Amino acid sequence: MKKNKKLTIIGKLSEKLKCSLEELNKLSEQQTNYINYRTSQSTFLEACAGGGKTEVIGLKTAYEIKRWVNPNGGLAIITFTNSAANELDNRVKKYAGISASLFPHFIGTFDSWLHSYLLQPFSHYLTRYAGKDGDKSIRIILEDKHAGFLTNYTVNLTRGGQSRPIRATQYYCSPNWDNFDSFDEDISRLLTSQPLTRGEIASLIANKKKFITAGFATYSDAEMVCHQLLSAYPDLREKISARFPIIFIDECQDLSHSQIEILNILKSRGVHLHFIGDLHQAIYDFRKVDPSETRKYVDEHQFVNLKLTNNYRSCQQIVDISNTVIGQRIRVNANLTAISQTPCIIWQYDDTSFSQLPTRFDNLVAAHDLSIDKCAILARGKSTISPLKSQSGKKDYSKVELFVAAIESWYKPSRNATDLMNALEYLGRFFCMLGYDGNGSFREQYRPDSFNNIQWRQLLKKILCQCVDLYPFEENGNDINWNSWIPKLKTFLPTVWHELRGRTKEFAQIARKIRVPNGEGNNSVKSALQNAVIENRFRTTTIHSVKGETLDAVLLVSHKNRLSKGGHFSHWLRDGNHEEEHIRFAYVACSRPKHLLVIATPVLSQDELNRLINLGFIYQP
Ligand SMILES: Nc1ncnc2c1ncn2[C@@H]1O[C@H](COP(=O)(O)OP(=O)(O)OP(=O)(O)O)[C@@H](O)[C@H]1O
Repeated sequence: MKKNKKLTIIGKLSEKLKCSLEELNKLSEQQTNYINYRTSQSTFLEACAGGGKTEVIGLKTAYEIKRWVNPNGGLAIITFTNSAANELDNRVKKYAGISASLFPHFIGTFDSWLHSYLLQPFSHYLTRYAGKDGDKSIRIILEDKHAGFLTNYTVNLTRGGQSRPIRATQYYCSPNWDNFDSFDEDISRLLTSQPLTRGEIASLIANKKKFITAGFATYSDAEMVCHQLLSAYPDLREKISARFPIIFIDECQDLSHSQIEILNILKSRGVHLHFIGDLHQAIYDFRKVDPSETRKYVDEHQFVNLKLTNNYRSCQQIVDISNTVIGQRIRVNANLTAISQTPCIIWQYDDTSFSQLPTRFDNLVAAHDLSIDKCAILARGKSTISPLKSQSGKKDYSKVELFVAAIESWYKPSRNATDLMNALEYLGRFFCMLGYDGNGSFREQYRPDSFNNIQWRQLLKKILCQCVDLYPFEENGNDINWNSWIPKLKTFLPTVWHELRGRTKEFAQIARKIRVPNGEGNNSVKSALQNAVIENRFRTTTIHSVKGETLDAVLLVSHKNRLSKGGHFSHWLRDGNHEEEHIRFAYVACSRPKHLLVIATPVLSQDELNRLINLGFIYQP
């Protein structure tokens, strides 16, 4: 795109939108092109992770809303979660000054759109549901619901001589009643491992119809009913198509087969579909979502394929590793400057060191001055996360508190062997964070590479002995407060800093970090030793729950057992096979952080370790 063309487009956008020229100028040519692209043709905006989809779809829909002239029909902007819909609507409000839910437009989840415009107003014509007190709305029942009334809607399937009751909520049917499956793996096997008899098919259909006619439906049933409505009533098809002539689908990789079929009926009546997404981030296999169906659909229907191929979230090393995970050969350019020389790190853990992972991560995060609120510990499943969440007991200190804790442990009159070890560990951690960007062996008092084990301990002891004037934390017989003690520490540290061989930071570069803890100025230094925070302070959660987010640092923890379903690091890195969902999970996790990506694995063989190192990770013992 010529520079003049981009300027013309952003000039046009800034007239319509509440967005300065300066802000719009940051958009890439690909982003500008998409925002300006005509809506009268179905398109697929295929974006890489961190490509700025959310930003772009916010601007695009705000722009279309501002120039919308049709009073009877509007845009449908569809997402898959309420939080994504709210986020998008906030952007539309920011840029267009009005909500995207203002008539004639719609913004919300696929389900809420379908239920509001098709299922609730029209389904009773098809299902003949009589309603209650004049209310003919359908009640959605979750698939895994076990309420007693569901025994009235049960069908028995006999396999291997055993009869198995299946509730109407536990299976779903295709709109033509010729295909049956379930989200429950066991029931899915029952339904699909051998052909159903005619009698079984008839029972499954009758049971499902009885359930729906009584005014109930699962989310899948709701989609089936809507599909049947659109197929059975041409007027309704025309009406919905005229009501929403343009439909945007954010995160289109999450579309299920039946949702694509519904959209296709509308497309055949002239609706223009605008898919936006990243097929590598499809992680809804448990809902039988297969991103290759979306790919096939857009290809077969000749959508205009537009792309966002620059990553605005992460530094280049993180982008490269994320792309290697999915076997992406075309280089994706990062637009963020790395803040660390080693943004991609491997740690190994054993049964003892597993529980120390959050503390280790805490040190790394603190050493890079990142905010804990924007960092997360991630795993595929809850069984890996739970033990990390529930640890307690060990105290965690801020940087200057570490120094205080070190000299307290060293000088206290009743010092025992544990105090000695703690003193070395606290001081080692302090210097590792401030002098070595957090790169040190946490098993050896955070020893940096430039020292051997003995040399490092000797240096720490020597410095502790030199701190004699900083202890006890008293002045003229009274407890000293932080305001008075920090200047003493600031005078002391430069006298020993030169001893930190191979340091990555000079004292002048970190001096501002030697400061009074927030709001503690008038409190006694001794009080820090009682008020320390209990770890783990990180948000510790599943990969699923951070989809769509931008984080500063991520610690991705592998399950220790290879047999775990998709949770072991070996499932995330499979040569030549990049289609598995496990790989997409790894991709989502690896592509969240801006600055630091750490993978913690159980102890690796040399081959495994080399493989990770070849991918671009740096191993930190
Ligand atoms: N042109 C741009 N210049 C600078 N920053 C940008 C630009 N476009 C997007 N960003 C920023 O990049 C980050 C990632 O953007 P966004 O979250 O929209 O990506 P995404 O495509 O939705 O990513 P994902 O699919 O991986 O969740 C955000 O912090 C966003 O503000």
